[in-house]
Amino acid sequence: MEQGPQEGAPPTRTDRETDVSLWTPAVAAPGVAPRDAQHAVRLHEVTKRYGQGPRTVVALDRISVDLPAGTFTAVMGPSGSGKSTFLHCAAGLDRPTSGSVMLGATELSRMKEAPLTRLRRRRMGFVFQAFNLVPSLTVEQNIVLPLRLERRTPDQAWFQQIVARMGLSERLHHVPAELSGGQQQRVAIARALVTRPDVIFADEPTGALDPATAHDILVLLRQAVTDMHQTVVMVTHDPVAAAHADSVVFLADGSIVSTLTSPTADRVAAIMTGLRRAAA
Ligand SMILES: Nc1ncnc2c1ncn2[C@@H]1O[C@H](COP(=O)(O)OP(=O)(O)OP(=O)(O)O)[C@@H](O)[C@H]1O
Repeated sequence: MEQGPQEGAPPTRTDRETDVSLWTPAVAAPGVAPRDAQHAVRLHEVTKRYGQGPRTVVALDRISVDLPAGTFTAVMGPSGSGKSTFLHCAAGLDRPTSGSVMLGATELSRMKEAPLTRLRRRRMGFVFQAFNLVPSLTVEQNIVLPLRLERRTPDQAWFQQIVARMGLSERLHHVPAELSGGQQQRVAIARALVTRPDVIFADEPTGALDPATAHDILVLLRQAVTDMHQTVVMVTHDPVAAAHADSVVFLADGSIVSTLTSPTADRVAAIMTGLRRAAA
C-alpha cells in the first residue's frame, strides 16, 4: 500500500515509491533490477565534500543511482540538500570527492578537463533558469552553437524538427532580447537538443517563468522524452513541475531518502512537507 510521509519524520521509501526496475542497483535490492537496464547516467557511491577539517560540508553522501535512458527524472529536496551538487557532479561540471559517475559507458570522474568539456558539448545538453543564451547571436545561431563550437554541421532535418517542435520557426532571425522568457527557454531547449545528447540536465528551467509559460516548457521537455527519446534530469523546487517527470528522486542532507514513480504534484508536495519538517 502506498504510504505518505509520517508527520514530523522524513518519508521512508516504500515498495510503491521505489520502482526497482528504475533505480538500480544500490538503491534497489541487489539482484532485483534487470542487469541490462540501459542507463544514461550512473552515479555509484558518489561523495562530495567541501572544505576540510571541522568545517567540512558533506554535500553528497555516497549517492548511488541510475538514471535510465529515455526517461524524465526530477530531483527535489529542501534547500541545501545537495540538488545542485548532484546535478553538477552528474554532468561532470564538478568532480566528486569519491565515487564514480558514468555517462553511458564513459567514466567522467577521472577525465581530464579538456576531453570532459568536449564530451559535455557533444553528449550533454543544459537548460538553466536564466536561459543563458548569447545575446548577440540570433535564435538560429544560439541553437546551433554547440555544433559550431565543435566545427560540426547541423543535421538540417533534425534542426527543422526541433525548431518546429519549439515553435521557433518564425523567430530564427531574432535575438534573445526580442523574445519573451518562455520563447528564450524554448531556444535553450532547442540548443540542448541539437546535438541529440545522451542526457539533458535542466536546473530550475521554469524558475523564472509564470505558471502558464512554465507548463508549456514542461510539456516540451516531456515531449522531448516521450516523442524524441531523449533523457532529461531536472532539478526543481516545484511539485507541479516534478509531476511532469517519470520519477522523482528526493534528497535530504546529501542522501537519497525517497524516490517516487508516476508522481503527482500532491504526492510530491506531501513528501517535501515531510522532508522540510524533518529538516526544521
Ligand atoms: N562551493 C561550496 N563550498 C562550500 N559548501 C558548499 C559549496 N557548494 C555547496 N555547498 C554546500 O553543500 C550543501 C549542498 O548545497 P547545494 O547547493 O547542492 O544544495 P541545493 O539542494 O541545491 O540547495 P538550494 O535548493 O538552496 O539551491 C549545502 O550545505 C551548501 O552550503
